[in-house]
Amino acid sequence: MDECRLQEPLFTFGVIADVQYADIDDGQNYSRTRDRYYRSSLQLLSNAQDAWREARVQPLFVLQLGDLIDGFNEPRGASERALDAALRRFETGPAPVHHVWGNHEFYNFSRSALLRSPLNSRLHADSGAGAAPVRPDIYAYRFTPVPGFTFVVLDAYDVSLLGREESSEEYRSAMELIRKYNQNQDLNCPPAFEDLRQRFTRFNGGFSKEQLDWLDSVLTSADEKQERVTIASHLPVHPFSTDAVCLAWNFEELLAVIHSHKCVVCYMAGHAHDGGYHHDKDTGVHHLTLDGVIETPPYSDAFGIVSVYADRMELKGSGRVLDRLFLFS
Ligand SMILES: Nc1ncnc2c1ncn2[C@@H]1O[C@H](COP(=O)(O)OP(=O)(O)O)[C@@H](O)[C@H]1O
Repeated sequence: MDECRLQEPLFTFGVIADVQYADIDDGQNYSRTRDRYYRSSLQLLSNAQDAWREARVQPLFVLQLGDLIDGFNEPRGASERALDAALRRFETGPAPVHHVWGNHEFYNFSRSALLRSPLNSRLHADSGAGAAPVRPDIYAYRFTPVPGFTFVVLDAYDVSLLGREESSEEYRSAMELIRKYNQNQDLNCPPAFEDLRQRFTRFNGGFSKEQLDWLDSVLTSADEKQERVTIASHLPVHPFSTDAVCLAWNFEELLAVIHSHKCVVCYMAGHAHDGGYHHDKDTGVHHLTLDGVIETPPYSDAFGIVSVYADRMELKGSGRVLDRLFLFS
């Protein structure tokens, strides 16, 4: 009996990435190596909701790791309709959703529209003392669902050509950065390097100094309180957890901030639809890249439920998502 009680998680949460819903026929990725199931992705989102609702310990919240609807909606004038359809599926679920923004959010909506939309889940952010927000146009916030456990949503397109006005200083400096590495006329086409510089494409982005400084202060406070921190963003930041072409532009700077603190236990991302995982032995941080729903056939699934304990988190995956154990060091 006591043993059973010991095994009870403190809480659980749901995870899902890259639903990329569009009411269009199936297609393929750019390089035609993977099928994409635009319509049935909505059914897979419903499958996740059903599983979370029926879970023995229902999730306290869901992390939606970005690219909820596909960029193909925009030229069809279907962005709002597709977003409504996807968000309706979340309404049937058991828990509030923390939405991360990916490149496909910016193909459909401007940054200011996103800030006004239901995809802005900052209403679930911590407030009050010690919860100073970052600059209002940067979509980053922290929340503490259970004392001792903090979650941070980061904006991986804060420095980007996506979602920034062409006349803005942010756009100019993002262009200057990408142009140092990518001379292609089509900036979605990665540079010809065979190394990590392949990440300098238009569909990626990075974290501004202001956001990194804010993260540093959040992690300093979490260190002081001996909290466990999980970071969620769209772009992976560890080269061993993804393809080079999917990495955040300034992943090294984000890693340096993480490495200068003790509190981070896990970094979760989407974007690379084949998923990935790396346990950074130097810092103890588990880097998870979640498999994408959009490239998951209708007979399978791609979501998970994470059970949090005092000394670990356990990911129970469904379909393509593997079970994983994230021990805290
Ligand atoms: N190698 C490439 N060359 C040129 N354009 C590309 C290349 N890879 C992707 N793209 C374009 O970049 C955009 C984002 O790519 P996509 O594969 O849809 O991203 P995601 O993996 O986030 O769905 C699309 O418009 C796609 O056509």
